[in-house]
Amino acid sequence: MYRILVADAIKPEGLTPLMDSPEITLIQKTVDEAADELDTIDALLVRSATTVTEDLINAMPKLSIIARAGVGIDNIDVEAATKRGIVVVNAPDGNTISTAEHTFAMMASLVRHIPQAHSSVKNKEWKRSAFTGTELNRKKLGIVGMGRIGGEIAKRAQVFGMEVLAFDPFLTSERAKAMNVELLTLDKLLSQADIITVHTPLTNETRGLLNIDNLRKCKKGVYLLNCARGGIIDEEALYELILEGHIAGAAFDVFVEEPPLHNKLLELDSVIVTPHLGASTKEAQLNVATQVAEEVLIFLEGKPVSNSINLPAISKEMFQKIQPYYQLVKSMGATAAQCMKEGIQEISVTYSGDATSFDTSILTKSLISGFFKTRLDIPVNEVNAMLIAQERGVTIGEKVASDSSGYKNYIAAVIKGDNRQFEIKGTFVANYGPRIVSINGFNIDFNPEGNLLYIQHTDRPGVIGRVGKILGDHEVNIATMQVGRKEAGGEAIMVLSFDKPLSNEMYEKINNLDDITFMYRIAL
Ligand SMILES: NC(=O)C1=CN([C@@H]2O[C@H](COP(=O)(O)OP(=O)(O)OC[C@H]3O[C@@H](n4cnc5c(N)ncnc54)[C@H](O)[C@@H]3O)[C@@H](O)[C@H]2O)C=CC1
Ligand SMILES: O=C(O)C(=O)COP(=O)(O)O
Repeated sequence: MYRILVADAIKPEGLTPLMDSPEITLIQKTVDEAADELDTIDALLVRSATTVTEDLINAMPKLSIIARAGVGIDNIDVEAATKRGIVVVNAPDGNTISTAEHTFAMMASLVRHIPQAHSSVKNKEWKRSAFTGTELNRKKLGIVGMGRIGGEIAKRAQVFGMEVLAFDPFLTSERAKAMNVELLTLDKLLSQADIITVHTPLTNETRGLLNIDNLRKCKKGVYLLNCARGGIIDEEALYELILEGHIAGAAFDVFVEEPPLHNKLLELDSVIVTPHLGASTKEAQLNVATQVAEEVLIFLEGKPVSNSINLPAISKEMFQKIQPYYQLVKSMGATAAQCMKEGIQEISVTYSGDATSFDTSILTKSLISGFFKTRLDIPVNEVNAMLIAQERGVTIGEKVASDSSGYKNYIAAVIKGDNRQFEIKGTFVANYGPRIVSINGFNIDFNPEGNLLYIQHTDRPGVIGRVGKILGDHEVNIATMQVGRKEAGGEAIMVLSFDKPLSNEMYEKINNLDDITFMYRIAL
């Protein structure tokens, strides 16, 4: 049974898949209202109103996923979530059109003074010349951040006869050409645009991107819009430059402080505002609620999500391809960890055959999480696996090899420890399942599942029999047994599986037999 806290106003129709699941209880309360039950929450759904701090995350020990029903994740401490192995997902394109349309409505309102004129008429005035506006036609629109929303605004602006200038360090010139926009440096855009609108996320790089120095580079009489995030345009600097007459006016949907109770911009007639309404349409709210509900459901079913902020994106089709290898690599990591009781320096994974036909980084993360999960007392999964390895000074390598040793797919992991190294190789056989096919150069073939005992011994007649006899005498049932050796009379290995974990007593008895080099219990 999972308990999901819906902390902000998320459209109920979109949450139907969660409401319909007998496995899920939805709790529609703010974080404050749910203070007594935070320790029972498995998933948290928010919009921009709830700030998901590290303290809040830590107050929810069972939390495994945070879903943002929208785009911006600046209200979520993603680093703290990642450390805890909590997946963060958003709904990246559900509100793109609504936000682009809102920005466009704000731009038209700004240059034609519609809100001011509206209030004036409602006050029984009729001041036509006071509200003389400016045409958008033939004006230069500067878009800072040419992503999904920026791109939709560009299309609409072009239909209005505007020339579009863009600044986006991640936009290629080919893409800019295809969008029919002129890609410029920020300085050039600022000096040429008649209207400037920002559509970047709020990050350390974009906070204060349009500060006093940059705003002074703008043409006199420029109009500015911020329908992205409070703080990208410095509010104090904008206030000053509007008073100076350098900036003609501004339209803001978002503010550093929301609601903007202490914001001087609100005192200015030439500043028009809305209360963070970019995504507030019936359509966008249904889209984002549906998207996050589906993602949370998929995640709780144990499948990889598509729109994770702290995991590589995987489509449903890709998941079908990757799924067979998922458990294989996790158990390879866990097997290696239980056979290496020493500090490790490096884990390198090599993929070959069919296992190279997709982005393997998620598999490497899965292998590493399988490794550390058995060693650490904290939740470890694909989200925090790399971070955990990095914090422990373990180097991670990933490569592709053309030789798949005759298997259709082949994954090999080498773990370098302080004193020795451990090598494990696996494959996935269709209609059969995951198989470990080699350990430390010994060919073997076993299903990495359940309670296993790995024994390395001298290849001598009677060893296998003596192990079997001890177990038989104590009525321990051997479920499966696989043997492997490199050469007759040399070193050999046995892998046995049991229905129940092997007791300490049994372990000691077998370990004390002659010819046993070493052995490990493995729980998968
Ligand atoms: N007012 C509202 O209700 C809404 C606001 N938003 C805000 O709009 C932002 C953008 O949304 P999308 O277009 O969907 O995101 P996106 O990720 O598609 O686009 C963001 C663009 O900004 C660019 N960028 C990043 N750093 C930059 C920098 N330093 N300088 C210039 N460009 C930079 C990226 O390359 C990318 O192309 C969101 O992060 C969110 O904060 C989104 C939806 C609704
Ligand atoms: O999606 C975004 O980034 C937004 O800013 C929308 O915020 P909201 O969900 O309306 O609180």
